Amino acid sequence: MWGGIICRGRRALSPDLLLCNLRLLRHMGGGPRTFPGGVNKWKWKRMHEKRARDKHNRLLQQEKQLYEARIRSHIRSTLSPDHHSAAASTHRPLSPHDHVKALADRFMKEGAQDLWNNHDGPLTLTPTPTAPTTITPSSVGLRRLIPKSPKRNFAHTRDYRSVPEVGNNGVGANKRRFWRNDSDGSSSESEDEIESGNWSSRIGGSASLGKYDVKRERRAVPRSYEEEETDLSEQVQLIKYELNKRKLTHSDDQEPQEQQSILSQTRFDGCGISPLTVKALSLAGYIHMTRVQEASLPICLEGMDALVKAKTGTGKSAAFLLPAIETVLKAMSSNTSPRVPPILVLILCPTRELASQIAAEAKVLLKYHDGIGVQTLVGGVRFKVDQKRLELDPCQILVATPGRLLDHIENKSGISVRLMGLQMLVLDEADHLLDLGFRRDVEKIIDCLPRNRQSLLFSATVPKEVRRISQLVLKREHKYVDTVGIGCVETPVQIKQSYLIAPHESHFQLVNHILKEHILQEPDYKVIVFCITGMVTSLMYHLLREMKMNVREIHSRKPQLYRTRISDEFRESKQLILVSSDVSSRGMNYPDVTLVIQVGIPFDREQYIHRLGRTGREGKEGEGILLIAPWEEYFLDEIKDLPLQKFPLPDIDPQTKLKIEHSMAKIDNDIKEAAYHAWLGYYNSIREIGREKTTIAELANRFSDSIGLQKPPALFRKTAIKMGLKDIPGIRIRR
Ligand SMILES: Nc1ncnc2c1ncn2[C@@H]1O[C@H](COP(=O)(O)OP(=O)(O)OP(=O)(O)O)[C@@H](O)[C@H]1O
Repeated sequence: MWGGIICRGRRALSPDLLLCNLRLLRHMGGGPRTFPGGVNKWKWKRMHEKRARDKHNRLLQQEKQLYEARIRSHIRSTLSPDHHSAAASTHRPLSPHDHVKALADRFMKEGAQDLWNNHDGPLTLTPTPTAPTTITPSSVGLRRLIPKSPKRNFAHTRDYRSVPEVGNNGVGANKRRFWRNDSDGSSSESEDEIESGNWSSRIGGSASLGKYDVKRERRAVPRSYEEEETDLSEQVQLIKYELNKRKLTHSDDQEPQEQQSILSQTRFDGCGISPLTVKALSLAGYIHMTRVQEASLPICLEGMDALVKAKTGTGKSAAFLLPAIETVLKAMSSNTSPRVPPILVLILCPTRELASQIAAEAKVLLKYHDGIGVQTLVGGVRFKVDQKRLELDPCQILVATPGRLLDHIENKSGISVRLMGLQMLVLDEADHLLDLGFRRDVEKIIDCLPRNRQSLLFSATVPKEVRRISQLVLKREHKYVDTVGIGCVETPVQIKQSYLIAPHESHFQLVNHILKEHILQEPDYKVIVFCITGMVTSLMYHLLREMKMNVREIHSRKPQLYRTRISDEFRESKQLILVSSDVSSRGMNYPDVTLVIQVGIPFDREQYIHRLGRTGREGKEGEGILLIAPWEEYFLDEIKDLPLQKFPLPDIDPQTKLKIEHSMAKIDNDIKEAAYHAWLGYYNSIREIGREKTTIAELANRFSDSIGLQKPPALFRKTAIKMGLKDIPGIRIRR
């Protein structure tokens, strides 16, 4: 395989020649100037852009076809004789209300989950005779809710008649993804841009967010198309409402079973993985599979592509690490001895901390497998150090953040050659990686990988748009494993969720109050307070520290060594509060977090679910509180299917208020000004409120006042123009 040809773009180059080039360039100093095949940087870039454009056009075309098919089947279903006998007798379409009811009825039937995935799922469904391989455990939740009805074999009779494409995330869940908070790679860079006043790439700009973004392009679609879709969306919303109503009436049946355990009855020792891995699993205390592992392992071990959705904290990491290890073992046992040691498994994830966590878990599972190496490639580490490590130590499994991996690929550090032997690609937090902030990097990376590979996508949330985009990574005949269940609550049932509505001015006081109360009730408290941006995180941290709380901060503005230290400390500790931006919102497995507080609206529904999921892991109890301002109340609509209760507004005594004011006064003005800028940037980027520039300015000024700034800090003129805030009353411009 390695004697063959390395091919990227249109040109081909032998590995020897490539290595020779690399050595020569390194010798010349200043790093490589050309890309594989001898093309220069710009040609290379144009080539990739063209590819991305083509891919994007194909996707649009596919989406259009799917939509048309959906409309056709939707119309057919309303006229279908067996759909509703009353309507059938007259052949007239049902009234909208009856139609919604009828559709909801169908979705409550056994096996009906296939209808929900219809166009989202693989276009050709491979008939699978045995139950375990066709597992779509969505039925677990759904089937529990419904009366027994005769079985139908949906694996063979996929029904395309009625296809309102409803995902658990609901329609419109992604409306506001124009700006992402604080993740690694491109996302964290973007946060830095916002906070330093460089807005262009985020807000409406196409530079870094990708002009290939489907959501933005969709606006160019003819009006009628959009109008029809809106109609359909309304119906979908109605169906969801109807389903939720029914689900609530059955929730008593559902909860006890879900609460029992995340574990299944299936043991690891009987699933065909290496006995040495089973030994390591036992040592780590893993005997039985979790439900997501039980559902996805057979599919992944078979070598199929899969998109796997399972609630937070249910063991998704092991679910992809185990097949990854098997892939490596299989490849290593074959007799080929390539000249360049290939990277066999690539795991992409959005943050540095998550990459380290996954690598650490992989090392635990590889305890008894000598010679298999796991390495990470993440930002914040010197490039040369990465290179040396990759050259010297074995690396069959690479865990990377997209930005840093792309740096290596584009700088021809030799990694492209090693990636040509890749057999498995995993996207953890797949929806985030395929979202605006990361998608272009991920696409570029995928362009450099061999097509003949297995791809696995994992996440606790899979919005509809991402479901479609995922087909860029997955083969057409992939499997969709959904252990959450259609119409089931997407958050762990054992987490008590509530929200509190109060003006921004009182948020700092309320956080202090909630923390004090929680510490009293929970001696072994472990709390994460999520703030909207890195700089607001920093302000919150300084305030709580002034209030003598045991608190730490983590966000992208901190050096990597510091981030790693804090992350490790929080993992090991109790009686500690971590104030965090979104670097901790996805995937981080801090055991026994007792409370998650989210201050300000999360960027979207998915972000809410992932942040909340830092508590209540492995089926344990947990609590989540969302603290929002009155004007942010509209966000509750996006999560209305989740079991949130209103938290009564507590009385805060005047003495505490005074104490907080004193503490705030002690904080450096630079921190406050940076927080003001970040606050303004965040809310200005949110579509719903971002359009109301005058309101935004007014609210920002109130925020500025509440943190003790004499007057709102001025913006650079250029920044104000980019943000559309130049002539807005209340916005000060720097002279
Ligand atoms: N089979 C198992 N038996 C016991 N514990 C397990 C098993 N599999 C995973 N766990 C534990 O469950 C916890 C959560 O696992 P993991 O971090 O993989 O969850 P996740 O589903 O990836 O969550 P998130 O959606 O937040 O990324 C970890 O502490 C892990 O050690």
